[in-house]
Amino acid sequence: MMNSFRFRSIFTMSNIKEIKAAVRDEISKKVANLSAEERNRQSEIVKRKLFDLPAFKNAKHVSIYLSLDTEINTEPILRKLFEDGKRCFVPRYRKAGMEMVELHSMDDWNTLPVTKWNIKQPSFKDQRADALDLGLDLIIVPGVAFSPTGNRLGHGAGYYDKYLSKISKQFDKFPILIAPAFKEQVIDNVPTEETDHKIDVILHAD
Ligand SMILES: Nc1nc2c(c(=O)[nH]1)N(C=O)[C@@H](CNc1ccc(C(=O)N[C@@H](CCC(=O)O)C(=O)O)cc1)CN2
Ligand SMILES: Nc1ncnc2c1ncn2[C@@H]1O[C@H](COP(=O)(O)OP(=O)(O)OP(=O)(O)O)[C@@H](O)[C@H]1O
Repeated sequence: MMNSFRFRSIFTMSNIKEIKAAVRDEISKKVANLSAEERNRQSEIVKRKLFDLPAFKNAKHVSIYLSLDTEINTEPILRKLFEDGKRCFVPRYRKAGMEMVELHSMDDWNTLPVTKWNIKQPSFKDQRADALDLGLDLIIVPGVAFSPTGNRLGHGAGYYDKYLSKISKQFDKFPILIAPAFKEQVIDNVPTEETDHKIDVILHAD
């Protein structure tokens, strides 16, 4: 009984990882094939939808990812957060895991170094306020594919899922999770595991 159960769960796990990798590849290719104009068009629409949400308007402490070209452009969102006087936190990752540290202004944003993945992020030498000490109302979450019901597939390192588990252990009030997406990233069946957190709102164009 014990053995067959163990065998089955190992089998299922390797299977889902392969499915996740295949979906990741397929959707990444679709996004890579979008023109810069189309990415800008969709980013503008998503931005406006986000600005209209009460969860966005009311948030005081916001975590936001600093986008790559293959993600909805978050630069104008960051600018708006600063204009509205909110405190902004951005991911800082390394092998050991990810934290969210404070970004102070667009000037600060302009001088950030980039990681091997070409993601802008503050240096680990910088002493910055940690969102886990202050609490977050809203997390704007990146990802590769999303389902309309809020399932999320990321880049496969598990950084966000692990971070969200940490938050849920530390705070009674869980932040609202919003994922901006190109419409090509929204698909009905996103493979998930038990450790995957559900997104509250998937925002996409059209
Ligand atoms: N703009 C943006 N920033 C973000 C994320 C994101 O998705 N978008 N992240 C969202 O999580 C974190 C970075 N995620 C990363 C995920 C994988 C690898 C990476 O090196 N992947 C290797 C394989 C690593 C492995 O197998 O363990 C590779 O593909 O070569 C790097 C960063 C934090 N910052
Ligand atoms: N809370 C957690 N505790 C321990 N392991 C976890 C947790 N969340 C995710 N993992 C593990 O991390 C690995 C990668 O997870 P997954 O494929 O879901 O990443 P992802 O959501 O695509 O990536 P990311 O969150 O970095 O964008 C998996 O093996 C998963 O089991």
